[in-house]
Amino acid sequence: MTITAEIRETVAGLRAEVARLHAELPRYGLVVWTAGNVSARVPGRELAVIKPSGVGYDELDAAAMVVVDLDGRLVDGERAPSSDTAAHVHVYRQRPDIGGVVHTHSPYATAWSARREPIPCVLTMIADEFGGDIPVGPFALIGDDSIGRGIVETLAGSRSPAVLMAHHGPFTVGPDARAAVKAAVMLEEVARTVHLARQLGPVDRLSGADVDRLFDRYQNVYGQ
Ligand SMILES: O=C(CO)[C@@H](O)[C@@H](O)COP(=O)(O)O
Repeated sequence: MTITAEIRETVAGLRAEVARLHAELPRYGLVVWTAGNVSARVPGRELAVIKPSGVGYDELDAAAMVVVDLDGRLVDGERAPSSDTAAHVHVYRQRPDIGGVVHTHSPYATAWSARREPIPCVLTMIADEFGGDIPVGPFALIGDDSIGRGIVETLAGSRSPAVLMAHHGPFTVGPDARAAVKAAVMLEEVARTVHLARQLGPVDRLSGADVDRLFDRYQNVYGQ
């Protein structure tokens, strides 16, 4: 598969958007060094735009982004794609509704991942963005689609756009890459706040009915 003239403009726009979104990860303290990655599905195509592996964030401009097919093969670009490409493209193959995937090692969410404990839905912000507890996915080694399978299987039973992959860190998804980055930012915020709350004492979950009402409002009414 190649980048035809018909989609070259679309791909160029996604390269710029994915590059811009990568800058949000260090800006919000979600990654250090070269950790983390963002990808975007190319709408209507079996393609995705993702960061090159192991490249510093100060080098991640639009031209640095690479294009892969949904088997993870490099289609366009100069460097090897992210080492998490297999996970990203597995999600895209299995979930046509998902247009963006993000992986970070944000400290508080990753600490919950190390403990293999779901983040309980004890805050309205968790109900708003995640629709309930933020789930934990299985431990899976990088290198094949096992991380991707863990993400898809764990999210199948949840409204959450985030999954805490055990002993690894968070992956977030969304209808586009910007939504997935937002989920990663909100995840780290609530992971930290619930950790702080638990230092003060026990925390109680919101009722299911309240979570449903909050989630519906935020997803369908909030904002412009
Ligand atoms: O967590 C992992 C692999 O799962 C890190 O290596 C990852 O955050 C960054 O890898 P890439 O630079 O995207 O290849």
